[in-house]
Amino acid sequence: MTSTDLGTASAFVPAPATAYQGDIARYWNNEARPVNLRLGDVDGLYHHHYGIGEIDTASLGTPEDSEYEKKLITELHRLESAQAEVLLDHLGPIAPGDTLMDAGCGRGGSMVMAHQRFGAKVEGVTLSSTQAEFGNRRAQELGIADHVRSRVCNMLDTPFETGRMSGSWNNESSMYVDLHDLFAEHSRVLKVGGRYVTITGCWNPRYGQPSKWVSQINAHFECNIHSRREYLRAMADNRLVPQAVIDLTPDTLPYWELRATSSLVTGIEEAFIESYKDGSFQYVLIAADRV
Ligand SMILES: C[S@@+](CC[C@H](N)C(=O)[O-])C[C@H]1O[C@@H](n2cnc3c(N)ncnc32)[C@H](O)[C@@H]1O
Ligand SMILES: CC(C)=CCC/C(C)=C/COP(=O)(O)OP(=O)(O)O
Ligand SMILES: [Mg+2]
Repeated sequence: MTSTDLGTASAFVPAPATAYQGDIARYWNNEARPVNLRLGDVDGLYHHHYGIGEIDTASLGTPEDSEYEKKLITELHRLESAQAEVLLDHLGPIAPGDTLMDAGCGRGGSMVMAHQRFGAKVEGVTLSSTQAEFGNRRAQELGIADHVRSRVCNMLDTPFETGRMSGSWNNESSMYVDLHDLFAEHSRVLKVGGRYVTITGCWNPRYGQPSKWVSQINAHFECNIHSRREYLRAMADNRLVPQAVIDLTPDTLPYWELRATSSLVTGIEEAFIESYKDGSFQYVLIAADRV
């Protein structure tokens, strides 16, 4: 056993499959941005994705209000949870006896929501041991650890039995992997008739090539954003047939414009706003049937 195999007291941590995955594991092990932790503290659902929906201006009040910043954080968090609800809406009917897979599960917010909605078992994989421990601790605190489990694992090579999953998803985690490899693995673990859903940012083939804003987002997160065309092609090659393709770009802009006014800005807001506005980048949901 090498030192990288030792992991933590609670879980075996496999060595990263590639040097890139090692970098991504380190990135998320070290991540502790207030924009994520303070939003998660609102109700204990910790997300690493963005928000959708109209701003509830009545609940925000005015910037002069001493409670305004707290209300703004609550509102941004509400929009991020609304995003996860829309993803779960597209999984179709899921029964309590079913199992779901969250590929790139982060701190586990979407997994908790999925279990609370369907009663199903949810298996999450992340490259980060810090995130997996965080997600498992939250599941323990909520008394749902028998149904919601995170593990350190490469989403391209999971330990789950072929055909076990009734549904699976990537919530803003597919820009870290090759899409053909990713959809081959979803296709393997999903049962025939199961549903796959992704919400992702993708570059728009109508624009031509990735814009400078898209390149800036890639550099900021050390990721590799794919085009909308690549998603559809890789799904078609892996027995995943789109059932819905929804452009969420107009629905996510209010979140970004509100976030840009908050004290929790990270510096990436301009790139998202400008690329959504110039049409070079899109926020999309794709739901697909495993056939
Ligand atoms: C932006 S976060 C999204 C987290 C979560 N889906 C959410 O909505 O809160 C990206 C996640 O993808 C995970 N990830 C990236 N590449 C991965 C891989 N090859 N295998 C497993 N997880 C991966 C990271 O560890 C991180 O948890
Ligand atoms: C839509 C795209 C291209 C997403 C890239 C993946 C990513 C880092 C998502 C948000 O994570 P986060 O919640 O940790 O980011 P932030 O700190 O900016 O809120
Ligand atoms: Mg965030």
